[in-house]
Amino acid sequence: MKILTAAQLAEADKVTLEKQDITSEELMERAGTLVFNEIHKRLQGAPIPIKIFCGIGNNGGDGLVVARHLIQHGYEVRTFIVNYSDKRSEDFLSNYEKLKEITNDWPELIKSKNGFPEIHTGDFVIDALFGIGLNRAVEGWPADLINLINTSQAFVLSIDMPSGLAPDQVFKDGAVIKAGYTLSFQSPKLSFYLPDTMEYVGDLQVIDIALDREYLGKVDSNIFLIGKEEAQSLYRSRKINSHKGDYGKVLIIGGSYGKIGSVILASRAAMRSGTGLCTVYIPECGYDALQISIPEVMVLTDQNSKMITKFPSDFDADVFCFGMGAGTNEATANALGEFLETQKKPVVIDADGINILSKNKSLLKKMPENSVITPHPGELKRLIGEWKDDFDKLDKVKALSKKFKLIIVVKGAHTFIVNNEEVYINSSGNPGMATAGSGDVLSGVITSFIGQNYSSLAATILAVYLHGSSGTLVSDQLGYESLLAGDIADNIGRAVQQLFNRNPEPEQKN
Ligand SMILES: NC(=O)C1=CN([C@@H]2O[C@H](COP(=O)(O)OP(=O)(O)OC[C@H]3O[C@@H](n4cnc5c(N)ncnc54)[C@H](OP(=O)(O)O)[C@@H]3O)[C@@H](O)[C@H]2O)[C@H](O)CC1
Ligand SMILES: [K+]
Repeated sequence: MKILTAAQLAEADKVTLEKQDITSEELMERAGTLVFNEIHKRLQGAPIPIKIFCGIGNNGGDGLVVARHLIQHGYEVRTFIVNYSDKRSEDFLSNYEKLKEITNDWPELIKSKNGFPEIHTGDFVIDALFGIGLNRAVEGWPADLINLINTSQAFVLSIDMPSGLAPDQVFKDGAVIKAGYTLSFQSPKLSFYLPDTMEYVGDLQVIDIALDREYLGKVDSNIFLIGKEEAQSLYRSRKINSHKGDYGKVLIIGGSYGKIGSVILASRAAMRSGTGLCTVYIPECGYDALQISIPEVMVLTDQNSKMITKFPSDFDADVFCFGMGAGTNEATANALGEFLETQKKPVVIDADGINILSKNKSLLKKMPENSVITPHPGELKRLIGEWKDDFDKLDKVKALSKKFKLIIVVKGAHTFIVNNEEVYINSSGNPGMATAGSGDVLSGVITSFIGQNYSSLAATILAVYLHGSSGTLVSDQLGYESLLAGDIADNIGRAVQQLFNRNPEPEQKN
């Protein structure tokens, strides 16, 4: 699914009015009615005190439409106009008049802190203060109101955006509504998925308000949300008439004394993801452990017993993966440098492999095109330095991807896959996956798919999605705490099966 910017949504709005020959007030009525329907479906007429806080722009106008429908359906509603500006939008004003026509309980005007109502734990608060028109931090008494709502422990439903959050930028130190549920129009917004802002969104539902299909189809978005449908479209099933040579020969290089488990996990994940032939290259100390833990994998050993000092020079693999548990010893770093001198096929570099790249930035130039690196936040910081905010981080990652033609997997609650200007945001997974070895498994799955002849980008997107949905399949049974990285590897096959069954998607909630 495309993720649109505020500017693209405003354009979609404009095109829709022209093409569908409707007024903006009619579009607002459509959007507000759909929000009302969702609320009504859940509340079923329950006598819950509802407090709707409306701004003076079109987000506030949506709030007024919802208020009108709720009142007409007999709900107990108090509507507040949060008068943070005199510049009321036209559609806000017409809906203000419409609301006054149907009730004697006219909206109450809030102009300062003195006008704040009491908000109780059992209240149902609808936040229609600001939407995608937010262009600066919310400060002063409107910020105090947001803080009052946030501390009230009332349930908060935000219309389109949690107020105070902007779709494509971040305003430092402004107040932001912490929603329990967000009903967002047409497209999810980028800030819903970024580490610093995702916590404001609560559960997310995107409502199709039928903006112009042609515009939505054609609009040039670089940001995509990856869900079941997208993963399905990337997956290629096996031919009946095939043999192990059709499914890739991979070589995974890594490990050091005490960290052989990382290579066991990566190779197990590669095998569980369909690799035909998997060989590992490890320091000699890991030989027995590897052979015993995973007999399907072939083992080559370095001449050094405790670390990698040389890469096998004459091994012909379809794809190489390096880094997990490898340490950052000079000998290991030199071995990687030497290997990259001659390497032409994409490589997957993880963990200490990335730390070696950070310490020896000249190696980045030697990385073959379409190689994949998979940094967690600490590794990313070592690679690109500090960032001001999540948007700045994304710009820096895009620049790095572009400069060295790399696919960069920015791991997090929502993993981002960056390929030049394009950003793919993963929607699967859960907090139980924040566990040792989870990244080793992911590298194994990515390597496996590249070995099976997926493009590096397709392999990475599919691997990240399946890794997440496998994690959710496991935690659904064991809970978050008990999930082990090895379980993620072992359930990749079930995650593939789930791509094609009709059960609801095992996606992450914000
Ligand atoms: N296409 C769609 O998705 C549709 C969206 N709808 C709804 O419309 C809003 C966007 O409405 P808009 O009127 O553009 O903007 P807001 O309601 O978000 O904001 C109102 C005004 O607030 C001012 N502003 C901005 N930031 C601040 C701030 N920090 N403090 C105080 N005031 C602020 C700003 O005006 P200024 O001139 O003062 O800068 C805004 O204009 C969208 O989110 C949907 O809810 C339609 O109803 C359906 C189609
Ligand atoms: K809002």
